[in-house]
Amino acid sequence: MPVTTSPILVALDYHDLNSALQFVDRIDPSQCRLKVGKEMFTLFGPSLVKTLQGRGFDVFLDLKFHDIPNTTAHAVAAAADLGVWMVNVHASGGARMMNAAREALVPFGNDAPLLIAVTVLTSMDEDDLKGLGITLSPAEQAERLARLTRDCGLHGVVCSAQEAVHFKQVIGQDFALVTPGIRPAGSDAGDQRRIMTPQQAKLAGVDYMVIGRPITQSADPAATLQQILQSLQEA
Ligand SMILES: O=C(O)c1cc(=O)[nH]c(=O)n1[C@@H]1O[C@H](COP(=O)(O)O)[C@@H](O)[C@H]1O
Repeated sequence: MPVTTSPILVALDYHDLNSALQFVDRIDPSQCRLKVGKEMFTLFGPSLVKTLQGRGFDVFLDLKFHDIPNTTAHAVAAAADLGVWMVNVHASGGARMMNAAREALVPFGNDAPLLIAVTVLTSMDEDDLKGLGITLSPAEQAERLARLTRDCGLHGVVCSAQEAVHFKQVIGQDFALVTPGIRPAGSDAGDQRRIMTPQQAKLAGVDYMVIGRPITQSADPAATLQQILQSLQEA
């Protein structure tokens, strides 16, 4: 059973284990879940996930699998064996890959993680897509991939918060939207381009907000989390 209903997923982007764990010790599993990505998983592996789970946190294993269907299915099953709460693949791996990933989770029943797909990375623009031979705009390509993801029976997608209102309308209210690029009012945008506040994201229909540096680099992460949760109550 999930330990929290908080919509906040804190991106645990550290290259140093002690710094990561010092941060984790300052926040509460009732306030957020933790996203472990490629850097930390490559450095510290499944034992990091187990450590975080041992401290009471739900973990989103953000490894964005993209491979042939058989390999992707086995990787997703391995994530489920680890007991993670959410795992993801790249929607551009195609329908057969996503169907294989979904089927790999069937044996886990109610203990299976949520399975979501990445559409178009928020770092990609029209020129990047053109370089791949894709003439659609990033928003059009993201919608195409989100529809494909829904048709494959996955739980939702990672997308830009700017796409949330439209996706909820055309793809379905129950289709989960996970969005990075969230910045509490007054915090530094850093390298994120198209940002939204947590309140705006909630009103747009976002289900899970990925927030990294505004929380991990806060002088008082628990207070920052509390302020964000409070702002969501008021939205
Ligand atoms: O999949 C992601 O998590 C992701 C996808 C995307 O399109 N854009 C994006 O910023 N992210 C991640 O979201 C997190 C955002 O962190 P902050 O910019 O520090 O809030 C980082 O871990 C990014 O790698």
